[in-house]
Amino acid sequence: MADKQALNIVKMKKMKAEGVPLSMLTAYDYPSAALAEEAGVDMILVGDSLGNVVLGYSSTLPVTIDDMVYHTRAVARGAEHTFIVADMPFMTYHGGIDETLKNVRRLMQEGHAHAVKMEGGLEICAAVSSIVSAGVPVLGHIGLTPQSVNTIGGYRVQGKDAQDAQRLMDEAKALEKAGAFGIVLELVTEEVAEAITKELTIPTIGIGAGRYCDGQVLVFHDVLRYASPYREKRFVKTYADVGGIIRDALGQYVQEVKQRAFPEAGHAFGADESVLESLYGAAGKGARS
Ligand SMILES: Nc1nc(=O)c2c([nH]1)NC[C@@H]1CN(c3ccc(C(=O)N[C@@H](CCC(=O)O)C(=O)O)cc3)CN21
Ligand SMILES: CC(C)C(=O)C(=O)O
Ligand SMILES: [Mg+2]
Repeated sequence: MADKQALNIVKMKKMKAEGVPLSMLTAYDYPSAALAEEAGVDMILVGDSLGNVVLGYSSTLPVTIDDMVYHTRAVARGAEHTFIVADMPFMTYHGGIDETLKNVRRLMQEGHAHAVKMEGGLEICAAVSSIVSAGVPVLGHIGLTPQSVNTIGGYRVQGKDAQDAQRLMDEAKALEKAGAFGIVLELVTEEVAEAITKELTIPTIGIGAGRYCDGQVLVFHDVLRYASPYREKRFVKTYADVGGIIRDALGQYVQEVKQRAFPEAGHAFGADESVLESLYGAAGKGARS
């Protein structure tokens, strides 16, 4: 429900103007969303990074619109009071506008997202305008755009030379003009991210883009060191070793079952003596030994 949300896109722009940072975290299911909301994040991103951290793919390319709808719906059930952005997955916004809008409609109506995110620059601006015109807030995403890994040639820092930095600036301005409510800057040099942040009136949300963006986003599993292959990347900060805690706990469980240390008497439910008499005859429980 829009009126129950702590945040909306009008307030976000005001927060940028006032210098209040925006915190964003990914979530992919009911428990991760509930924990993110309890922690007080401003926005949840249902990222197509779920392909990597939840589904076990080696890139985000295999993620489908059905995957995104399914996970977004679960997140919405877990975080009823948080602004939820859903990633448009690979190749779901590059065909005709009808197909693009159909996919946006599914994320909003079936997934219960409040906004969508799309990777790209000038080439997606027409689609951004159409989606915004339909009443759906759009978050842009430039710099390292993982859905284009095969044309970029790897997961590399962007904006390293003057021409590339100018391209990013032009893309950011074009997305603002097309109606985006904010822009994710991924793996962009700190100074270029700072320059873009100063130039725009809409907030920038950085990931591996340094200290001067208006907000920050990280992947849930990276923050928690939860079975994440990205935990040691330079742009990530790990706040707890949840993966280690889970591994130790599960290992103890396995050992205790093997050693018959679990379950103990206190975990079990006892039967009445009369039941035992009927099972074993008049001798009752004593007949068992
Ligand atoms: N778990 C997870 N976390 C993410 O942040 C994430 C995903 N998955 N999947 C989708 C994209 C892919 N992302 C990536 C992938 C690789 C690098 C990487 O290798 N970065 C190098 C920098 C390379 C350079 O210097 O140009 C690094 O060392 O951080 C960064 C972001 C970020 N996204
Ligand atoms: C890394 C963030 C920005 C993202 O797009 C994702 O989680 O899919
Ligand atoms: Mg993504």
